[in-house]
Amino acid sequence: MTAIELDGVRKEFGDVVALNGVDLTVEEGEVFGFLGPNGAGKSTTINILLDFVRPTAGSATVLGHDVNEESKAIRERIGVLPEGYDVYERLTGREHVEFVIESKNADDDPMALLERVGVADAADRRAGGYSKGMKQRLVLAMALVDEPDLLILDEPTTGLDPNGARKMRDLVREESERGATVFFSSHILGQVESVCDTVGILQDGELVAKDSVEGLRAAAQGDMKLVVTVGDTDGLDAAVEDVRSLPEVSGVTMDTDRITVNCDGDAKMTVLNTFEESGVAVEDFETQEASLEDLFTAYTERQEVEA
Ligand SMILES: Nc1ncnc2c1ncn2[C@@H]1O[C@H](COP(=O)(O)OP(=O)(O)OP(=O)(O)O)[C@@H](O)[C@H]1O
Repeated sequence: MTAIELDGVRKEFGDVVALNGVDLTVEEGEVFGFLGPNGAGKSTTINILLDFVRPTAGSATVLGHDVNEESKAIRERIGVLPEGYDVYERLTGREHVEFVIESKNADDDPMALLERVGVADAADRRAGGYSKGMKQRLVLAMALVDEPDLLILDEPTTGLDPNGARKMRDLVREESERGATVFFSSHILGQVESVCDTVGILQDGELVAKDSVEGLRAAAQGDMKLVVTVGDTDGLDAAVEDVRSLPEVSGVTMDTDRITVNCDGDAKMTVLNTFEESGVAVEDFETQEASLEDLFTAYTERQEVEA
């Protein structure tokens, strides 16, 4: 059974097309990183999975259940850290977790869950007085109740300190080892690549890439970063435009006399020759392996250019 399946999902908000026909499959047991810049449609996708938002067209299932028809059955088996979560000001952290345990008819130890997310010390304080990061940890503890088959986490590391972000990654790993599927969104690649099996990149409501982290790394290695230092900067703008228009080049950034060119692994000479032919002398150059961050930028910029 697939954990998540989106089939031609489209969502319009008035004139805004938030999702433009997204097809996506997440297998059971996978840790799936759902990446995209602000406004790409990540939260809209998650809200559709949770039946907070209905798609304009297309369909979606979670754990084999239709999201519109069987949302109750889905809720019983998933744990969620939504985008705009709220806590009950007057209830303590422990009471929040106890409430979920009761409503799910589960037998978890509330303190053990609060311990796991790092807010056990504040278990008996009212959650209204918790800091933002503490509230987030509390909502995560609530999501972990009853060992859900699927965890859906919307930007789980936003608002956490480095220690909290590391704890979050450990938790994702632990939940995955127990057999849960984890689907989480982020706009920070570095936080995703260390824990994910598969990464999907969403851009302007479209899934522009889906691959294993190894697959994306391999693709990133095919992509190279060439840092060129030029002698004098006369005519540099025109030369940079010539380089930018090469089909092998996916992006160019300039920092006075140093130009960084993202290009195919075998396009080094073409790029250097283009500078020379445009009348700009190359003084020095070095190549760097592209990181996943570069690859993400290349994917999303490519989309912008094509649009
Ligand atoms: N309720 C709504 N009404 C109108 N437009 C909306 C609504 N929800 C989302 N949108 C629009 O849909 C697009 C996708 O938004 P969404 O929140 O899904 O992006 P996101 O990838 O989660 O972004 P972020 O990383 O900033 O949270 C944006 O253009 C947003 O303005």
